[in-house]
Order: sequence, then structure tokens, then C-alpha cells
Amino acid sequence: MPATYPPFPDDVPTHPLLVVDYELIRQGSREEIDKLWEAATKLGFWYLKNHGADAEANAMFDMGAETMRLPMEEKMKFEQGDDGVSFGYKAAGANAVDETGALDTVEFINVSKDDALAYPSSVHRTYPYTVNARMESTIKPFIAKSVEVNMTLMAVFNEKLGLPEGALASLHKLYDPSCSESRCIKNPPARDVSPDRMAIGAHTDFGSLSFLHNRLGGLQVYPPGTEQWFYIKPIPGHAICNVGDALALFSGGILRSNLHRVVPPPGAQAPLERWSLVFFSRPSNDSELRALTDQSAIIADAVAASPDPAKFSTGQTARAWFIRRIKNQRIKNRTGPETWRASRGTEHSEQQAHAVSAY
Ligand SMILES: O=C(O)CCC(=O)C(=O)O
Ligand SMILES: [Fe+2]
Repeated sequence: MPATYPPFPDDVPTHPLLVVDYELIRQGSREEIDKLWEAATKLGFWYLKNHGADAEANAMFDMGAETMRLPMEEKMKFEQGDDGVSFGYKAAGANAVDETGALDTVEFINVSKDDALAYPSSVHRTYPYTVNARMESTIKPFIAKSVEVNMTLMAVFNEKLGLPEGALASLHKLYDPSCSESRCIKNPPARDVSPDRMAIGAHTDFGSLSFLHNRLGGLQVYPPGTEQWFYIKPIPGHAICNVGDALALFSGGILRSNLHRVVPPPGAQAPLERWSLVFFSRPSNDSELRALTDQSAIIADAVAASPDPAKFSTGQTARAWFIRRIKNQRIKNRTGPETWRASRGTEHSEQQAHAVSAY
């Protein structure tokens, strides 16, 4: 990966994010906690600085590059398949990006948190040797750091939501099986794919919290109250964090899981390969996705005030929710636009419709 990149252009629509200082959050700064709360409830995205995970993230990018360089035949031995399991390799074009069934352009390698912690044993599946070779040196440390960051932020949400101490933590116990995973993503340069092709279609994240590392532009959000996609500008040393569906549901909609997507990098960055890296914290497989109304009056009030309280009782476990979303994105499972619709999460259907037509 190059040490410097062409600049992010200044003539594309860009949405600012609040900058949260992780060190100040750890020290309990009320001002910083209020900023995090504002970001997580209004847009559901923020920059996180002083997170201390840059060295681990850089090593993960090396692991991703080593893995993507393997022959396709080798990578395909570890492909995630069509049953709704996301651990393993995903080839470019395996997922739809919208209801017409247009294909995605990214390939990625997902490593399960449970497999990384259990290595050399395996809980869910096995991985290419480029992954195994870096499991102890690179993947475990990245996952450990990411879990620490995400659980620290979640403890803040726990308190702000008026939940009993440890309520969210008990839904994300480190050794409970879950769909939590790291993902290293490669998008080919624009010369290899047509520049108007989406890399990853509009979606909300499936789990609780995502900890994202971007070097080039391409990530876009569709903020509430707008009818337009805006780029999020990558800032060196700043991770991007966002709330996913599970926390939106647990909190009765107080925390926001916002629609986003990935398009090719803009301007002078377009000729470059785009690499990104995410750690997704997701609830334990068996936890039920529903508002925690019985544990917090704040959440109970939010659900009561909602025009559609029923949507906060999904009747699905975290695992079932995840499998449904992954499976219906896979192009091999597509029967028509209904398959894409069946892959959707907590995004409002009206916003989703606008967002798609706005491309
Ligand atoms: O690559 C990015 O910037 C975002 C990736 C993303 O949204 C995802 O994998 O869920
Ligand atoms: Fe995402």
C-alpha cells in the first residue's frame, strides 16, 4: 500500500462527521461522551481518533493483500457460499448491489472473531494459509483491539440508555459464539470496472458497532433529512465508526443505523485500488433482536413514542437476522427484486427508495 495517496477532491459533496477522541472517552470526559452520544443518535457515524489501532490495521491490510494475491482457485476453496454464512472469502460479483441484481465489484476476506480466538482450533470454518500465517501475529491483535474499542463505546451507550450496568456487554460476551468478524476489502481501480458501478450497495450494517479503516474515499452516507448521497472524507489516523441494526433495535431506535454504500474513489483517487478494513461487533448468536424495554424506561418510552413500535420486536435472533440478510444478497439466490428486499435491515423503506433512485 502506498505511503501517500492523491488528495481527496474538494469539489464533491462531503458530509462532516463529529470527531470523537477515544482517549477522552476512556478517561470518562463528559464533554466527549456527549459528543459521542450526539453522533450515535443523530447520524450514527463518527470519526474516532486516538484509538491506538493503526499498527494493527496496517498489518491487516498486508494480510488482505497477501490473501487477494492468491490464485482465484485457491481463494474459491474458502468462498463463503450461498447459505448466509459470511466467514471466508467473497469473490467480486457474488452479491447484488440493488434490486435490479447489478453486481458488486469488491472482493473480501472475512475472519470470524471466534475462529481467531480459538486458533489453531476452529469454531466455524478454516481459512487460506495467508490468513493462518497471520492469525496470531496480526488478526488476533487487531480483533482484540477492535473489541476493546467497540465494547468501551458500548458501555457509554449502556449508561446513556439507562440500562443496568453490563446489559449490552452481556449480549456481546467475548466467548459466546457470534457473527462478529474482521473484513478486509479490495475494490479494483476504475480502469478495470466502469466508474459508475457501485462497489457495495446501499445498506445498513447488520450488527452492533462497526470500526472502519479507510485510506481512500468512496464511502458515502445518506443522512436523515437529505435526499442525496454524501462522501465521507478519509482522515489519516481517524477511524470511522458506525452503529448497526442490532444496537438500533436494542435501543428502540434511539441509536441510529444509517444507510451507506461504497462507490469508486472520487477524482484523482479513482485510478487506485481501494482497500478498506472493518471489524464488526455483533451480538451473541442466540440473542433476540428486540428493544430492551424491560430493562430501561428510556428505551420503553422511545418505543411507545414510535409510530411503529412493532418493528422493534423482530422475532429473530441475531444469527437469523444476519443469515437472512447475507443470503438474500447473494446473486445466486436471486429470484427477482423481492430477494433484495428480503435482504434489508432497519432502513426506512421510504429513505431506501429515494436513496436508490438518487444514484
Ligand atoms: O469500505 C468501506 O468504506 C465501507 C464498507 C462497508 O460499509 C461494509 O463492509 O459494511
Ligand atoms: Fe457497511
